[in-house]
Amino acid sequence: MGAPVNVREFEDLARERLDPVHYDYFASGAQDEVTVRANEAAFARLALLPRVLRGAGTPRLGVTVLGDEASMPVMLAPTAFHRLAHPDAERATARAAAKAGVIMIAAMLSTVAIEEVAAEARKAAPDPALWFQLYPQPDPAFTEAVVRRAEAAGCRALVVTADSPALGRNERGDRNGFHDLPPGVRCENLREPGDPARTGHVRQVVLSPGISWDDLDRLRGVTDLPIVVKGVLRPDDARLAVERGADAVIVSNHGGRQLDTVPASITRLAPVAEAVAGRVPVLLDGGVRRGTDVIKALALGADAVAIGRPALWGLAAGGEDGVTEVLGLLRRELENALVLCGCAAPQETGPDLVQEGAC
Ligand SMILES: Cc1cc2nc3c(=O)[nH]c(=O)nc-3n(C[C@H](O)[C@H](O)[C@H](O)COP(=O)(O)O)c2cc1C
Ligand SMILES: O=C(O)C(=O)c1ccccc1
Repeated sequence: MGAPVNVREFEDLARERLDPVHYDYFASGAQDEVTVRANEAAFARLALLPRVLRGAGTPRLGVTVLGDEASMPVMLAPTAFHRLAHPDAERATARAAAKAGVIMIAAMLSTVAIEEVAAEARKAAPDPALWFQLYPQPDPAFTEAVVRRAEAAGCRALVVTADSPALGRNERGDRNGFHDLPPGVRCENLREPGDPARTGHVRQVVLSPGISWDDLDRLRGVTDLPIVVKGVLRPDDARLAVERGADAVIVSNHGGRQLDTVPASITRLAPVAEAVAGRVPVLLDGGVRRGTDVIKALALGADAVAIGRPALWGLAAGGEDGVTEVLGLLRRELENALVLCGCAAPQETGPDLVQEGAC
């Protein structure tokens, strides 16, 4: 195959390159994967209604989210275990994101320590925008220690994953017997040199059924960083998040990996954006594969979107260059979609651009 011309072709390349067990880990979702498929399918069901003869010129793509300037409204969602995709792991992802001027949300379950991820990003750009995703742990001292590391590394927001009071039931993982990382691959942010209990083994992370709004309050007491709540699908929860001091929310179903048969994330965006009513930024992830998907999310109220699997396909196919190419494809597609819709910038999109069905 020649060079991929779109994100889906990067998935084909990644499938060829990856150990099938690791490909399944990245691609899979919970149980019947109804929500995984729904995320992409729901974008295809939305039709675009372009405006004509607007003379908008070449679109600008830049946005500012929580004070971070980004070259386009596409960020990298947090995904675990990049070492399974490529030996350069999160180092490569961080360099590509920084070079492209996009915000990267580094996962707590990274296979490269957050300090090193930040150092790599700084090699590629002077002031890279790096956020840190957190699973609050039952041991508050451990949670605080991880937050301090993220702060010291220069992360500029904390993304609290709220949709994971337990791990979703992943049947491909069960079938493949994929329960541990390969020898030598660790969750470097879980390691505490000198503490034999903190070796960085993946089982040391607790997805706690006790996680609650109180954890958000506790975090607020621990850090001055902006706090982003990831995994909101309901207007009532979005309102609670804002009332509890969240600085942004991410409409997300974890790429269909947690509770199966929840709705496609794009179908929950407008209700959540309405409840938030402009008080904080609203972000979305799940099934974004095309520039047209990005513009649909912007039109329905997102300030930016995030991609999970597409960056992993790029990483698996070509390391840093692969991630760079995936981001470049989405940038060119978004610019093309904006100009064809008669929009000069992401901020010019609105719900009038989108029609349900008939597509
Ligand atoms: C392989 C993989 C690992 C993930 N790991 C995490 C994680 O550690 N923390 C988290 O909050 N979300 C995690 N996610 C969810 C992503 O942040 C994001 O919500 C999802 O991938 C978006 O959907 P997309 O893959 O269709 O773009 C993971 C997703 C994938 C595919
Ligand atoms: O795979 C995931 O989506 C994820 O978030 C996770 C959570 C805990 C352990 C491993 C992966």
